This record gives sequence, structure tokens and C-alpha cells, in this order.
Amino acid sequence: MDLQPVLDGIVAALAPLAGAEGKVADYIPALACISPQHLGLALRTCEGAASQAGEGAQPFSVQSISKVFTLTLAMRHLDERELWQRIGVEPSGTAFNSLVQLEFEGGKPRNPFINAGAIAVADRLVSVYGQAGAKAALLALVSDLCGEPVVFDEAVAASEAATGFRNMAMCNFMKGFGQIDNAVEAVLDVYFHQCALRMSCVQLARALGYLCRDGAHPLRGSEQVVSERQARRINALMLTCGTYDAAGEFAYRIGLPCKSGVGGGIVAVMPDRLTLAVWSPPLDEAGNSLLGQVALEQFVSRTGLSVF
Ligand SMILES: NC(=O)CC[C@H](N)C(=O)O
Repeated sequence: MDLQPVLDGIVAALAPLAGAEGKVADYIPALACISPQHLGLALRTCEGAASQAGEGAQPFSVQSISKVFTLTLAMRHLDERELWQRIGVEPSGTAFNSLVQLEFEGGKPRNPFINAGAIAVADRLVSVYGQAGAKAALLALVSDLCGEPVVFDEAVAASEAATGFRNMAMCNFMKGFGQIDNAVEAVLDVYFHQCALRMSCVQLARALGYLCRDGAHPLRGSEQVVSERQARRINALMLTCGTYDAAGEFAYRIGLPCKSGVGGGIVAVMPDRLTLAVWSPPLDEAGNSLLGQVALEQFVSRTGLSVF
């Protein structure tokens, strides 16, 4: 099936609605000035055929989508017991930045795709690589997956470091429960930088290609990024936890493993077929791109692709 007309059709249908509803994330000052009008889409098939539409090639702040890359990095370097001992694999049913559950559950985050869980993953990466080394390893992984250099937006990272009070609270809270091994400042520096990765939909669809290829590298198929089983598990976590307390709604409406970020990006994986990335900055109440969800819904209804 030629998917270029599908992407073009979605952009044509949605462009008039871009910026009409939802709210661009403004709790991170550097994100508040992004135009709500942007709309981009890109996909890459398992065989490596790529298509894009609208502003598919325009880089933006990937925010929580980075949680997939840091989990991948952690899975590559830690054994399962080490990794999952202090991070769960259950949907949270609460907001991405909620503190409530953490207290009840002894500082153990529900899953690696909410902020607390990603901060715990960042802590494990600091243990493996050190603070500067963790940031360098993340850039190296993502650049390698993209086949071109990817960088942090230092202005966004600094903006988050200056205003990320809830994330600081969360990290200190977990540290108080003995669940964080390294200095809070070092862990948060890694976390704020990972959120500030700047990538386009084209790059995201390419980089996350291993998730639709049973873990095989998107550009060098004979190499595994993660094992087949690990790729399956990342997809399972994306389906159940990738969009916070809207994961049920996403599974119902879209039916694909997805990961969103407050920069307005969402990536979706159709195992054995393709990865798809959308970008539209205005968010709904749960912090997921409003028009991005509509674009994904249109994509699955126009193509019939679903994991169900
Ligand atoms: N959902 C998100 O994209 C959240 C990431 C954001 N940097 C935060 O920590 O609040």
C-alpha cells in the first residue's frame, strides 16, 4: 500500500484545525512560545521506506518520547532483575507528573514512562555511565539510530532545570525512600537533558524503527538494538503506559503502542509494519497532543492497521 497519499490526506484534512483547540505546554517556559499551528507527520516501514507530510522534517522538543530511548539504553546495560527491581510495569492511572502514588508505593514508580519512572531510569544510567557519560551515551544511541547527529536543545534543558519543581520534588522523594542511588542534581540533569532532545517526526520514525523490526537496528538490520523479547516488552509498555492516564483511551481509539511528549509529539508502532510519528503542539488535559491523536486515529481508520 502506498502510504504517502494517506499522510497527505491526513495533513490536508487536519491543517485547517491546527491550533484551534488544546493548549501548548507552558509550564516549561521554553516550550510556551512554540506556535500551536505546527503539524507534521512521518512514517517509516520495516523495509525502510519513508514518507512524510506537512512539517514532518521540522525538529521539536521530544520531551517524554525520550523515555523510550532511555529505557532502551537501560535495557541494553542492566539485567532484568536490576532494572525492574525498583520500577514497575503497571499503568499508573494518574498524571505523568503525579506524586500521589509514589508515597503509597514506597517511592517505587509504577512504570518507566511516567516522570518518576523515567527519573529512576536516569538514576540507573548515571550509575552505569556517570552524569556526563549518560547524556553522551543517550546522544550516541539516538544519533546512531537516526544515522545523523541528534542534539539536546540546551535552552529547553535549562528552562526545565529552572522550573522543574515537581520533578525535583519527585526525585528527592524517591531518594528519601532509598530508591535513587546517585546525587539528585546529577539524575535530574540527565532527565532534563533527555526531555530536551530535539528531533523531527522523520527522525523519530526512523530511530524507533527497531520497535517494529523485532529489535533490529533501523539502518543495519543484521544488528540488534534490543532483543526481540525486549522490543515486545517496550511495545507492551507503550500500549499500557505510554500515554499516562489516557492509555486506555489510546488503545481504544488508536489500537497501537504509542508514546507521547508534552512537546506535542506522539510516536506509534505497528509491529512488523511501520513506525509513525506526529507533531502538533496543543495538548489535551492528560498532556497528549490533541490533533496528534486525531491524526493517528485517521491513519488507523484509513489503513486498517491495528495490533488487535
Ligand atoms: N509528559 C512529558 O512530556 C513530560 C516531560 C517534561 N519534561 C516534564 O518533566 O514535565
